[in-house]
Amino acid sequence: MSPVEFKENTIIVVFGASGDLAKKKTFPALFGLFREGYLSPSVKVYGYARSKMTDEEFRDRIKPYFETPTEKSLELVDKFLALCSYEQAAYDEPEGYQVLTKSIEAFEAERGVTEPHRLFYLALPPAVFTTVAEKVKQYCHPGSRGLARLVVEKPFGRDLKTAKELQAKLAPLWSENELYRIDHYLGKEMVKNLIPLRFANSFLHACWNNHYITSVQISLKEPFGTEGRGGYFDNIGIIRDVIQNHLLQVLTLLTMERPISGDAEAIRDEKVHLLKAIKPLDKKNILVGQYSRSEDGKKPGYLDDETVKPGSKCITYAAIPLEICNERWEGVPIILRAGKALNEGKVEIRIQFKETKNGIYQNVSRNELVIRVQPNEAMYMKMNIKIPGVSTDVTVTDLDLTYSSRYKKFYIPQAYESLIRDVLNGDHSRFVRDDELEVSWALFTPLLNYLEGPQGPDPILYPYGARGPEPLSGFLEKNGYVYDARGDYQWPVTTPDTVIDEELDNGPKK
Ligand SMILES: NC(=O)C1=CN([C@@H]2O[C@H](COP(=O)(O)OP(=O)(O)OC[C@H]3O[C@@H](n4cnc5c(N)ncnc54)[C@H](OP(=O)(O)O)[C@@H]3O)[C@@H](O)[C@H]2O)C=CC1
Ligand SMILES: O=C1O[C@H](COP(=O)(O)O)[C@@H](O)[C@H](O)[C@H]1O
Repeated sequence: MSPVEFKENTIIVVFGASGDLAKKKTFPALFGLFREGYLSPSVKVYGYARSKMTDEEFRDRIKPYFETPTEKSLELVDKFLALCSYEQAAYDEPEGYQVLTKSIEAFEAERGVTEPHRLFYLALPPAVFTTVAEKVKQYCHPGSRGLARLVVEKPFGRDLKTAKELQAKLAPLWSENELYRIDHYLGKEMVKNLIPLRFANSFLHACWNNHYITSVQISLKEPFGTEGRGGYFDNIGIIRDVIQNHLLQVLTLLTMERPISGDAEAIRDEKVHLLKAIKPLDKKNILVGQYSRSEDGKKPGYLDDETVKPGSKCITYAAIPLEICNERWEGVPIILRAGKALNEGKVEIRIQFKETKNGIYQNVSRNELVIRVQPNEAMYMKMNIKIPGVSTDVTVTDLDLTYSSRYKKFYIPQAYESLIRDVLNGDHSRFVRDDELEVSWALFTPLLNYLEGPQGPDPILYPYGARGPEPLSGFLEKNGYVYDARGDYQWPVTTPDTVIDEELDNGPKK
C-alpha cells in the first residue's frame, strides 16, 4: 500500500514547544516548509508545553529563528505564525490533552474533515517521553477515523537494555508504521545523496569494495565545547551523542548492499543486514579524549564547566575503528571519529583507494573520494594527472563537485525540513527502524560498558582547538589511513609553484 500524504487541514502538535530543539529546529523547519510551499496554509500548528506563555509570547519566541532569505519570505512569517497557537499544560495529566483534542476537533469540524491527519512531534527529554506518547495515544489519536504519526527524537535509550525497555513501552501503543524515529543526519543533503551516488553510478559501484578501497573514515568535528550543555553531555559522552546514531547511520548508507527497491523497508532491511555484519568493536583499539583548556588559556576545558561532575572521565573525543565482515568489506578498516572543541567544524566521509603498486606510476598519491557533508556541501575525487604543460610528471588534483558553484538557486532544505516533509508524506526510508536501533545498541553497549566501567581508560587530554588527542595521526595510520603530506595539492587553484616537479623546479630543459 502506498503511503498516505498529509496535505490539507493537517494537524501538527509539537510537545516540548518551549524548549531549545523546538525553538531552534522544529518550528524553523515547519516555517521553512511553509515558505517553500511544502506545507499547506490549511495546516494548524499547536505548541504544547508546561511553561506559561500566551500565543503572542510563544510566537515571539520562535520567530527570531526563522530563515527569511528573500523579501517575500519575510511577508510569510506572520502568515505562518497566524497558523500557530500555544497550549500550556502538564504532560502527566489528562486535562491538557483533552483541551487540545477539543480544539483539534473543532478545527477539523469547521473544515469538514472526515479523515483526520494528525502529526505529533515529541521534542522532549527522555524522562517524559513515554508518558506523553501514552497520553497522546489515549486522548489525541483519531482512532480508525484517521491517521496519526508520532515523531520521536533521540536519545532512544542509553544502551541496549534501556532502548529495549523504551521500545517495549511504545510498541503496544504506536505501531512501527506510525512511529518516526528521527536522526537528523539522515535529512542532510549529502547523506541523502549516498544512495543515488552509490547505486546510480556503475563506475563507482564497480570499485566499491575491498579490492579497491583501503580505508574509510567518517568524521564529525565541532569547533565548540559543551558550552552550557555540560550537565546533559556528562551523562552521555560523544559516542551516544553523535557516533552510535549519526555516524553509524551514515556508515550504513555508505556500505550497505543495494536494496531491492527504493521502498523504505527494502532500504532499512539492507541497513540492518549491514549492521549485523559489523564485527564486535575492539575495546583495545580505540582512541578516546577529553578537551582541556585551550593553549592560550582563553577557552575553557571540559572540567571547567560547572555543570560537569568534578573529575569526570566523560569522553568528548573518540576514534573507533570497525570492520564489516562481508565479502565486500572484509579487511577494510573503517574509522568513525567525532569530537568537540576541535580546530574546525566539518563532517566528511573519506574513502581512500589502493595505491598503484606496480607499473609506471608507483610513487603517486592514492585516490581519495571526499564527501563533505558540511559545511559547504561538496564531493571531490583526488586523482593523479600529468602536470599541465611540457612536463610528463604526475601531480595530484581533483574532480570537484562543489555545490555552491555547480548548483545555483536550488532550495536545499535543512535536515529537519527534509525529514518533517518525509513524515508528512509517510516516507519511512530516512527514519530508524526498531530492529536497526537494537543492532546498533548491541554493537556499542559492550564498548560503553567498558569505557564507563572500572577498567575504563582515562581519556587523553587535548587542548581546546586541537585536531584531536595527540596520538591521532599515528592512530589513523595504524588503522589504514595514509596521509599524503607531499604538499603539491592546492585548492581551488594550482599554480606552477605548488606542483612538485624537478623539471619545473630547475627550469625548462635546454
Ligand atoms: N570543493 C571544495 O570545497 C574542495 C575543497 N578542498 C579543500 O582543499 C583542502 C585540502 O583538502 P584535502 O586534501 O581533502 O585535505 P584536508 O586538509 O581536508 O585533510 C585531509 C585529511 O587528512 C587528515 N589530516 C590532516 N593532518 C593530518 C596529519 N598530520 N596526519 C594524518 N592525517 C591528517 C585530515 O584529518 P583532520 O580532519 O582530523 O584534520 C583529513 O581527514 C581542504 O581545505 C579542502 O576543504 C579540496 C577540494 C575540493
Ligand atoms: O545530535 C546532535 O548533533 C549535533 C550536531 O548536529 P549538526 O547538524 O549541527 O552537525 C551535536 O552538536 C549535538 O551535540 C548532538 O546532540
